[in-house]
Amino acid sequence: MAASSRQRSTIAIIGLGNIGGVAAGCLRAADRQDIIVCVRQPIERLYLERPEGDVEVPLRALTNPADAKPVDWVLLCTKAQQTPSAAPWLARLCNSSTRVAVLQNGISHVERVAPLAGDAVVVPTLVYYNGERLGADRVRLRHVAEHDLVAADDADGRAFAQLLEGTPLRVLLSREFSTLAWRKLLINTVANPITALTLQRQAVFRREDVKALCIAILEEAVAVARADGAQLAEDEAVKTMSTLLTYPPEAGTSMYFDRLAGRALEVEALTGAVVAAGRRLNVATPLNAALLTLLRAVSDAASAG
Ligand SMILES: NC(=O)C1=CN([C@@H]2O[C@H](COP(=O)(O)OP(=O)(O)OC[C@H]3O[C@@H](n4cnc5c(N)ncnc54)[C@H](OP(=O)(O)O)[C@@H]3O)[C@@H](O)[C@H]2O)C=CC1
Ligand SMILES: CC(C)(CO)C(=O)C(=O)O
Repeated sequence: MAASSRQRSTIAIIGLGNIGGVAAGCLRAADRQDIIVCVRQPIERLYLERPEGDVEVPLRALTNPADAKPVDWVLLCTKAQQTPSAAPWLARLCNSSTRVAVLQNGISHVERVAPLAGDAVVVPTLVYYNGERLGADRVRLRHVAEHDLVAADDADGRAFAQLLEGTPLRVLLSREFSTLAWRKLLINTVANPITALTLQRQAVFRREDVKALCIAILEEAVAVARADGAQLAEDEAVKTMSTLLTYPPEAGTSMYFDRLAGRALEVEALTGAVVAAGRRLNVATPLNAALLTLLRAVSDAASAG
């Protein structure tokens, strides 16, 4: 084996959906590390549509955790509620030198993943790019913000940013990670439930009545976030709505795609997290609780069907 190929670090991507598909395509196209994808259906090639130019990349896929060996990095790209099902992968891929970057929405990345990652270090990240799996072997990247991912400005977060150098995915490093995690959750508190429940893409946020409802939902979530220590602006709800309105109207959301496909929804890590934190911190969240009931009903019916 050539010296240069021995020095390449190894990355395993668990879950090749909207987010994992884009990450795998971007990293594989940059070709700076050895990449494997941990999937449930075999796949040999992936087409990535992206503003920087479309690429087609070969993939090395594993479908059986027993075939996996420890790697330098794991990118965990499942939905939050699917995390326990990734445990057999994590058990094989992690040792004390492994870092597990969690590319999931929500605010409790470390609590969710650390119990399954053994001695590995869990690196929480916030995902801002919009991914859309267009077919079994095709995925599309949309940049919707100045940065595509956020990591904490510490040694592990900086190592994560280095991993993505040479790809079109831009990583913001922040010393205010927990505030930014709440800011991202605020967007998901409206974007995901409203698109999933109305079965409409983000164009739905251009309606005045929907905007007004979203502001009211956000006011509750902002109060919870502040009680949890997030440093937010006086007019954070309005600002969040303005940010959401800069996203392309034709973009969907991860929950919208799940509803469309009749899959279980990522309810508990998003609206569920707001309602649970509100209960813990004594902040009333009646609108979010109403959304939670509806989302659970939709999700449970999908799981049962
Ligand atoms: N989509 C987006 O634009 C954004 C999504 N996010 C967040 O990113 C995270 C990932 O979302 P997204 O990519 O949309 O989700 P997807 O549902 O598109 O992808 C999840 C993938 O994980 C796979 N998977 C689940 N369990 C396992 C397992 N045990 N072993 C192997 N593969 C598994 C699924 O496989 P299978 O196909 O076989 O079910 C699926 O392909 C979520 O937390 C979401 O909220 C954040 C920002 C934007
Ligand atoms: C911000 C948004 C809506 C971008 O796709 C997202 O996080 C999601 O789809 O889950």
